[in-house]
Amino acid sequence: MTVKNGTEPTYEVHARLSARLPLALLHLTHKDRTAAICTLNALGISPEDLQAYQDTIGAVGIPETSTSPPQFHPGMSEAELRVAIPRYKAWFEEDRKIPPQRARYVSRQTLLSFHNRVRQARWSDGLPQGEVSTRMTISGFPRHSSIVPLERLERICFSQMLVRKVHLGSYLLCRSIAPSCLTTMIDRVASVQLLIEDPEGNTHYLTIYNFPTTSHCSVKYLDDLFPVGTIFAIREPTFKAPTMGNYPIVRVDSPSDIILVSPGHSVLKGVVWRTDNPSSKILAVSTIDSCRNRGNALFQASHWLPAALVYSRGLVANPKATVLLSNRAEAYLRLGFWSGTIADAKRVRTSPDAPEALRNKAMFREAKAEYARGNYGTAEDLFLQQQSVRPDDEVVKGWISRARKRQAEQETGQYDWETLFNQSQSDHHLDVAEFRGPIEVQQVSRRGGGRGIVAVQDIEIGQLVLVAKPFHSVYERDLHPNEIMLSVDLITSKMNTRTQSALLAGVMQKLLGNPELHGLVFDLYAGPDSSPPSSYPPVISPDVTPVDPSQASIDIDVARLDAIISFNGFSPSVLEPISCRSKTRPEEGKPSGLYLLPALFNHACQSNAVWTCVGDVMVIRATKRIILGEEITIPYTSAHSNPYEERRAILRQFSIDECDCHLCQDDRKDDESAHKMRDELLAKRKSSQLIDASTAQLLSLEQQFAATYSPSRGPCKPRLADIQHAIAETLRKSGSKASIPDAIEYEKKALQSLGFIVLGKDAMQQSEPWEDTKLPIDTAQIPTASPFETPALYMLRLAHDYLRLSDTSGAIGWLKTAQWLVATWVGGDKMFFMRIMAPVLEEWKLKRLAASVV
Ligand SMILES: C[S@@+](CC[C@H](N)C(=O)[O-])C[C@H]1O[C@@H](n2cnc3c(N)ncnc32)[C@H](O)[C@@H]1O
Repeated sequence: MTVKNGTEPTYEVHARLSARLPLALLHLTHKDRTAAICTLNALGISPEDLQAYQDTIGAVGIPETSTSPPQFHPGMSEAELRVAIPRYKAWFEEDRKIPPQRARYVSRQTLLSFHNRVRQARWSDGLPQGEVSTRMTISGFPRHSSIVPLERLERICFSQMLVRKVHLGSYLLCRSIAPSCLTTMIDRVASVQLLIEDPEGNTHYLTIYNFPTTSHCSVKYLDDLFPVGTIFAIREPTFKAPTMGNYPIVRVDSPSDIILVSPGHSVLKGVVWRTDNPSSKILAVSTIDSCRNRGNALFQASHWLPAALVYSRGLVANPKATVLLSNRAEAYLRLGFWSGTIADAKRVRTSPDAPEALRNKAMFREAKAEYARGNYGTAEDLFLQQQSVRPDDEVVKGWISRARKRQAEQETGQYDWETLFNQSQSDHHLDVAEFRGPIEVQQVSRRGGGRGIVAVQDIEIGQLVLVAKPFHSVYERDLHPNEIMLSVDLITSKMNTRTQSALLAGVMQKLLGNPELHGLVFDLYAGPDSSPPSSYPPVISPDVTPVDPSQASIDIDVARLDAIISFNGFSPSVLEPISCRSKTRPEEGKPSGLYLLPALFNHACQSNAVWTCVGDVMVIRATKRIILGEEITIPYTSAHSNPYEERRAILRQFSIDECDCHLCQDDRKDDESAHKMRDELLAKRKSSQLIDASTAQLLSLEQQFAATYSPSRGPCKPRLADIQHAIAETLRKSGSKASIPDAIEYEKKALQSLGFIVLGKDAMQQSEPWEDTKLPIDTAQIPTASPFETPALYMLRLAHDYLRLSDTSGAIGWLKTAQWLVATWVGGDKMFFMRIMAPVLEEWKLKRLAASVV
């Protein structure tokens, strides 16, 4: 056997050779050339033959990457990341310059045995006990997602494909030949790994990212989702060089690029598969009974998407099978595919052929999906129709009552914050309606994206501007405890938390099941490199779109969605009972969420509105009187915890070059050396450790610190507040009553440094006995340099001081001020205040007084 130099090898040749060379190639894969040659000799193939073969195919043994990319690992410091990310970007750019080339040839048997070894050794029963899995992704780099319908693409086979190429205008028809893996040792990625063959019998890896329901799923689940023999059509496939390990992969980033092909699909017309794959034949069975039984078994195992796929397969063959439609509606309900549920359930409910019981079942499913979509009126009507059939059913009554409560919330903006807060402590995902105050999205100048939120009526301080639920949110407790997910975001140059990494896939899943919402997400700002649409929200059709789980009805541009999440994502830290010692939450444990309308608010450090999250519900309130036509802003970051330069760096990640709020204008009055000096003064002590210093040390620090501020700036100096609060605390520690007045003075100074206007003695005396309208601070505006927890603590500390001096009216005044602050910033009544401040009120013995007066 000789393959002549210079002849263009075809995959046919590879296939023929591969039948005789598996062992040799296996040795080669393991870099054991001697063993390979021995095997070849035994087959009568000379080393020269092999060399000629290698030369002509131009791939075996030639590395497909320039160099390995820089690696990232958990717990990398900011400094390490600052070095590694530009290196990765440089590697990425270099790697992109390497021209496309023919794929390294690896035989089917080699790949199969490798794949099976990996799967069996580590993944057959999920993660071994006690083992932590590390998954790694890079986000924020250009990735192709197809927008061309399958019918307009030409079929392509591996023999025509090149590594490092996006095959525009083509689709790859392939089928799986082995059970799948979630991750493999060769490429530690957050993806599904499948071995696939094309009709010519050539085999490669397929790696699927972001496929709905696969994030954190078990391998057993994958077996049900992608059973061996599953046929895929992959639109405009990207064939990628391996960045780790040996084998090139077909990489799919967007789930809308994958079509799961049912028997009878037009793409299978005239296709002859070279190999026999008995599993495909089993999957081709699609009678109503077989699909119902199989689907129900999967449903029982909570494998809802696999169940929906099986019901769908039955529906392709039997489009009028209402039992399959009804069951699929329930599977969709569990998946959060509300549009899919409504479309299917409606068809059953209006089908004259369906038995009455089935029609009623479907109507109940439809009602629940309408409720989940926030259409509470429609849901109530449907629940009422259910009630006419089942008048004594308590479950139906419960749903009617919930639908009515939601409508009341939607219309009035009245919520039971205390109950919601209590519920949120055990489950972040709350059942409430959204509320929209007098606001509108309008064009605003000098803002990236060009849009912002504007008041369409005067809004009073503390007035509710918006109550919004997340489009999707992820909390630590939603994720697998033994999984570390690393995601390096090349847009923000930051390591994303694992909740941020999971958010992208979650948003995609919701879009796939609710396709008509596509514009609401994709019309959000996607950064300076993409042009935004002029208005928001886009007009959304009130009609739902039927959902086919095997083929998305929308195109999901992953790179754009990545950018949208980077520029619009929130970390909706959940409100918890506040304790005396403030805790700083580590980045890693923070939740992540995409909120639609809240994403249209622009930033100001000193803003006229603020946001808080009760559970996953975002509440936005005015912090001053906002007049009609005024833009409403919220802080993206805290000025108290982030000094000017750090704030600038954070804002630059949102491509905000310079914030034009009063606080930033003031900060710009201090020259760079002043900012540096403050950093140096605080370098030795973190804010939380200030309390350990002596009063004398702190007084000297305060003096030096105060001297760094320009005399022309306003009184708001957030970093000074910590020092002044610490002085007050050391004075209190002396235990002597005589030092309390000084402690009070410093605590008030701390409040002033946060931007509050503390009224002078005269005003305070005048206002006795304390009335709501006469609080010891100016209530025209709440400074937003720090979250409300810090000033609320300072205020209650003052109440405690006054109590120690037996000045009850002073104590009541500051108690009421703290309550006013909480009610204005977050909302809620006295009971809500007592609940979230309970640990502080308890420790500082203010509970009884608070109960009697606030
Ligand atoms: C969450 S979006 C806000 C809505 C956005 N303006 C739009 O048109 O969709 C965040 C982006 O708005 C822009 N932005 C927000 N606050 C800004 C500010 N104070 N100055 C300039 N641009 C701002 C930045 O481009 C930022 O990346």
